[in-house]
Amino acid sequence: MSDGAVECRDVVVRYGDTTAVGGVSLTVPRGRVLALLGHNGAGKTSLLQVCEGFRRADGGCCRVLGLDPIADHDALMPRIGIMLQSGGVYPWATAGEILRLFASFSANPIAPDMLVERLGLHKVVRTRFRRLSGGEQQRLSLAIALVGRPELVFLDEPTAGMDTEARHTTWELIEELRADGVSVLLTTHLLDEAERLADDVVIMRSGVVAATGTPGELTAAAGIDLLEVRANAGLVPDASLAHLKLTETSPGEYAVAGALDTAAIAEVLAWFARAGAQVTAVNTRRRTLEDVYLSLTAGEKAGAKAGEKAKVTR
Ligand SMILES: Nc1ncnc2c1ncn2[C@@H]1O[C@H](COP(=O)(O)OP(=O)(O)OP(=O)(O)O)[C@@H](O)[C@H]1O
Repeated sequence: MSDGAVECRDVVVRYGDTTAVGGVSLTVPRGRVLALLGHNGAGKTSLLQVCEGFRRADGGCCRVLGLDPIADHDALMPRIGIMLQSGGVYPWATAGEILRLFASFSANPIAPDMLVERLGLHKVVRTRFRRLSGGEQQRLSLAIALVGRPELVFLDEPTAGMDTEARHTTWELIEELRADGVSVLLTTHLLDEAERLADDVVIMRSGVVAATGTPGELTAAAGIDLLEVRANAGLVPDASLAHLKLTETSPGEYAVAGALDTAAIAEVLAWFARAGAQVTAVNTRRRTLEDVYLSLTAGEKAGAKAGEKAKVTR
């Protein structure tokens, strides 16, 4: 294995007859942010739990900061920060007490007051955890993950339930972590979050890796750009354009998705001219990570078995 902050090789997680993770390999290079994407039930949290040492893999292996997450648990814990999707704290303690407790586990913590201020928790510092709103609990969980100045942070859907301001603060904090050389493995359902934060992206589908790369590689490798044309409604493309699959997406709005070069764009516009159409707008755009994600996970349904690899061509 190389010297990544996280190294997973062929990790398998089973719950009885259900294979949640069907042999996943990934590397989080040191000082980089890796976003793990995938539909509900794709296996992201299960994989994270193996990396965090909360669950033993049923197959494969995982090294975190060069250590075994279960055998070396005590040595690893002070070096990593973990933000769980929910729970993990005593519900009767106040936000301030919980944060100070976690700070006391570290030899060189960030000042809790600083994190309280930064994450807008000052108004609820004396509120018991169980009385915090969902977004406040999320912010406190993030503060807990960061207070020990970890070398590596696991963030499971860090901004789920947060308001816009807290989400932006969280993004800034993650960017600051990376600037400080901290490695981050996060899961998210927010494609704009992944596009903004991630150096590397792994897309999971039914327990296996469907695609991996930087956001730029994924959008470019998919080779899919979009040509949008506005013209008269109701034009029906003839056979000469069949290979480009021009469709009328709404009355008078036409689109072609595919690996479009200049010749293909010219071909489409020439057809509009031949059809006697009045073209009033032409727009091209590169597909976003969200477009790529949707095309990779299209047709994903609950209950699909792990190991059914998506048909991905890169
Ligand atoms: N403790 C458990 N016992 C049985 N099945 C489980 C358990 N935890 C997870 N699963 C199942 O394993 C699969 C993967 O779940 P997991 O929570 O890892 O997915 P996820 O990608 O994190 O989903 P989400 O985006 O909804 O959080 C799902 O089918 C889920 O129902």
